Amino acid sequence: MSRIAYFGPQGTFTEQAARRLAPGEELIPAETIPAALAAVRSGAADAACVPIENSVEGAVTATLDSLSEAEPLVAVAEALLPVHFSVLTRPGTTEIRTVASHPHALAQVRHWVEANLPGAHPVATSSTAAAAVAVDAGEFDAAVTAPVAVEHYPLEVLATEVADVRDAKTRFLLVRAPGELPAPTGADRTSIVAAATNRTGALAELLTELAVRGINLTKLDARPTRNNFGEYRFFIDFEGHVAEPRIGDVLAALRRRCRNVRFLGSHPRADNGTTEIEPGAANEDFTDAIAWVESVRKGAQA
Ligand SMILES: O=C(O)C(=O)Cc1ccccc1
Repeated sequence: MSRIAYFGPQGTFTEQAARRLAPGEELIPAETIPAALAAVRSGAADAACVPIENSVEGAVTATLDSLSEAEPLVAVAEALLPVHFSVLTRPGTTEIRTVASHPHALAQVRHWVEANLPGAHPVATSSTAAAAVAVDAGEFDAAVTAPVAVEHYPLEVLATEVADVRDAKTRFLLVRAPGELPAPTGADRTSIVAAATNRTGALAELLTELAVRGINLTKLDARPTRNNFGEYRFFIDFEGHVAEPRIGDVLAALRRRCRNVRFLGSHPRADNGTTEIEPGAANEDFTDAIAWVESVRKGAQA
């Protein structure tokens, strides 16, 4: 059985994602996202499940930063989970002055709280389930949690299906130490992080390498390197798998342009996305073109 570290404690959205991505495996809660990833780097866990992006709030920056630092890790699978919240209180609570949760959850229920719990102060906790723990301990009055949290903590449900934005989703990754990659499926996603130098056109050059090969970008995030003000790392997701000639070709080009590029994985997409291939950008076009150059080098003109 594999040991899967996840961003806990018990009852987080990430635990639900870990159950989906690694059914039947041993799940080990970690206090923070960096701690879940550190467990893989140290060998204490075989893989980690962490949130990477939310359709309302955007990037989960703790995950981006931890993936770009320390020992490299690669994403081997992803899950897309619908996100709506329950609001939990201690039995007998009559007045709600504080509402605790993960910042991403608080941001997604702000209007609901203003309308239904006027005057209540939002308080950030490390995760949604950590908010439930704190409410149980009497630190805050209400917790905004995943629906499953009520099964783990002795709290009462004040409201369910709470969300300012309908159909919000969060994408989660299953991350391992570099090793065997998942096989290409035809609907895959590849992720990299590149520290572009601070000069005119540096990011445009990287994106142009993708564009000229007809490779569709699925996400772009920037995070400061924290070393020099104004220097950024760019997290770029695009369609395709490193095993494909066209993706191998673009990775080689990105590496030529930028020595500081880290491969963060190729894995099947969970969003039913299809890969549109532009004329001249199919894998066969790349292999045919290389074969043609070879024939030219050998003196033939095929
Ligand atoms: O705190 C949790 O439950 C998490 O797994 C992170 C999170 C927070 C808010 C929305 C989706 C995931």
